[in-house]
Parts: sequence; C-alpha cells; structure tokens
Amino acid sequence: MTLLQVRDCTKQFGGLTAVNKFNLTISPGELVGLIGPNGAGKTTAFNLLTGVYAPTSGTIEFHGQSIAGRRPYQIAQCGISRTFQNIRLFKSLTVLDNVRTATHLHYKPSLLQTVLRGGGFHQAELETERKARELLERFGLSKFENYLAGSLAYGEQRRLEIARALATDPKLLLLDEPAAGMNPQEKIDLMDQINSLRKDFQVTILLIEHDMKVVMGVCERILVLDYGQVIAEGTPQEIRSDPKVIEAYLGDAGAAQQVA
Ligand SMILES: Nc1ncnc2c1ncn2[C@@H]1O[C@H](COP(=O)(O)OP(=O)(O)OP(=O)(O)O)[C@@H](O)[C@H]1O
Repeated sequence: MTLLQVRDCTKQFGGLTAVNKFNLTISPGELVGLIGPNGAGKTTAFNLLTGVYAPTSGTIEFHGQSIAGRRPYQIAQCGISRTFQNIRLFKSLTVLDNVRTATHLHYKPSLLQTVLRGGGFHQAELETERKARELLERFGLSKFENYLAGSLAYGEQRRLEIARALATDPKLLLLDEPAAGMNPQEKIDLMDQINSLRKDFQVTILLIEHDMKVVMGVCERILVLDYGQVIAEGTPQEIRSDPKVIEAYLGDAGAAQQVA
C-alpha cells in the first residue's frame, strides 16, 4: 500500500527550476529522510506537499487522492502536517494554546452548538484540552503550559512545534530540520523521540535534516536532492558510499565529511 505518491513533480520560479521531476513513494509507517546541499530544493518539495505551492507540472497523491494544488488547510485536513525550518509558533500565545488551536482542525461545532455552548460544546473543549495536555506531557513540556511560547528555549520551541503538528492527528508528518539549533544532547533525545513517536502515534515521517548523524541515525531510507533532482536513494549505508552524493556535497566540506 502506498501513502504518498509523487510523480515527476516540477516547480519553477520564473526561469529557476527549484524542483525538477521529483519522484517519491512512501508506504505507511516509513521514516524517510530528504537531504541535499543548500538550495537543492528540499523545502520547496515540502511546500509542494503541503500546498504552499502548486506544482508547475506533475502529480501528488495522498491515500490515492490527488492533492496537488490544494490549499494548505485542505491538505492538513487530509492528514499531512509539518514543522518549519524557521520555527513558526504563535509566540504570544501560551504553550498550551499553541497545541490546543491545532487540535481544533477536525472539530467543527455547529453554529447552534457554538451559540448555545451546551454540553456537546463543553465536552469537545474539554477533549481538545485533554489531548493538548497529553501531547505536552509526551514532549516534556507540561511544566511550561502557561508560559508564552516565545519565552521557551530554542530546543523546547522545536519540540513544541512537533507536538503542535501531531495535534492534528496526521498520517504523514513532515519535519523540516528538526535538529537545527539543538545541542548534542538535545539531538540524541530528538532521535529517540522521533523513533518512539512514529510507533506511538502510528505516523509516517519524512524529514529534512542537515545533521547527517541524525539523518543516518533515524532514517531507513534516504533521498538526496541536488539542483532540484533526486540523485540518489537508498539506505543510510548506500547513501554514505554513493560517489554522486559525496560529489554533491564537495562544496560543503563539513557536510561531506559527515556523509563519508
Ligand atoms: N519563492 C521562491 N521564489 C524564487 N525562488 C525560490 C523560492 N523558493 C525557493 N527558491 C529557490 O529555489 C531553490 C531551492 O530552494 P529551497 O529553499 O527549496 O532549497 P533547500 O534545499 O531547502 O535549501 P536549504 O537547505 O538552504 O534550506 C533555491 O535556489 C531558492 O533560491
């Protein structure tokens, strides 16, 4: 069974082809990494999958349904959720409210329920609050629930973004550089969390990450983008020894060392 099927997806910005005939197939439960040098087209690929951009050409199917060109909220309702490279929390809302607002995605009270604020309305509100608290607990953020999100340390904000993304009950979770800005211990903890949340939430994960230790440590399969094209795909072992990958990273000495 296929969860996500991307075929020959291309995105052009004027004369620049950011993503070029991108193909990707993901089965339920997989943990897949998307890597590549700066400007390779990784974030654009995420933006195509989440409706920020419509592809110039190509198809994207999720659960067998075409989602290419749908609005971001429609895609979120289908079951794809994401975090961002530059954290995008509601910084002046509390930690709890950041997660609570996301849990509302699938909850649509009728006008009458909202106006009357009867038993059903309160029950649903209690339920979203319970679920939000459970997620905060899961990510070690309970003690901060009444803090403003913007006051959290960087690594905590990254964890809160993941908790918020999970609040929409996604089938596919896209993580854009989850380890960015984290210290070595936070990165180790993050790897454990990614592994266990996949099992506990039965969520399929596609992640972009520059930290090769993290990518190689958690992903079963990795795709490498360079100039918008997939130049390699395989297990961490295969990717590490692929000459095309090493060559693509040659301009980035630090990353090349990590890959090899
Ligand atoms: N909205 C846009 N308009 C014009 N060009 C864009 C736009 N978004 C991305 N690009 C260009 O598309 C190319 C791919 O960018 P993208 O951000 O997808 O790469 P990336 O692999 O995510 O890079 P990084 O690792 O640095 O985040 C780059 O040349 C970038 O400048």
